Amino acid sequence: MHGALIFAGQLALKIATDLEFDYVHATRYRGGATGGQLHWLRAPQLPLVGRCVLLVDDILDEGHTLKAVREDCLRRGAKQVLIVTLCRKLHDRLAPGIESDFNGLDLPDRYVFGYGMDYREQGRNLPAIYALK
Ligand SMILES: O=P(O)(O)OC[C@H]1O[C@H](OP(=O)(O)OP(=O)(O)O)[C@H](O)[C@@H]1O
Repeated sequence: MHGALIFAGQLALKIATDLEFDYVHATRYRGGATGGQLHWLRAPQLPLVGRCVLLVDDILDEGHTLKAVREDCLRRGAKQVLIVTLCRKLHDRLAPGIESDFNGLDLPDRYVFGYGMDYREQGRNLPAIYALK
């Protein structure tokens, strides 16, 4: 979820209502190209009971990360969890029961980096999205 940093900051500037920031860090790629088990590095710190949560991430790929984070928010008592992603990959490996409520771009099934997303922890600061050959 490091990857959400740039998008989340830019999105926040467009939201006119009051909001509070929090972040979680759950990673299953850990700088690699293929996903594995989800590692929780930071849980949410704000109380979520009865609250509407806008869960912002850079990419919905196989969906395991956002599914687990959404379930965690609901377990903590969130009233509603909406998912917003900068991009999502089009393929048939999406975990059941997860989708973006709001999404910017649909991408082909390629390894992508830039605009927050990494290739071996590099390239997050590139100002556009690129795909490996
Ligand atoms: O839909 P999925 O297949 O679960 O993959 C999407 C997730 O993978 C990336 O995180 P990553 O595990 O690379 O952590 P990082 O952003 O901290 O590097 C990305 O930021 C999403 O959170």
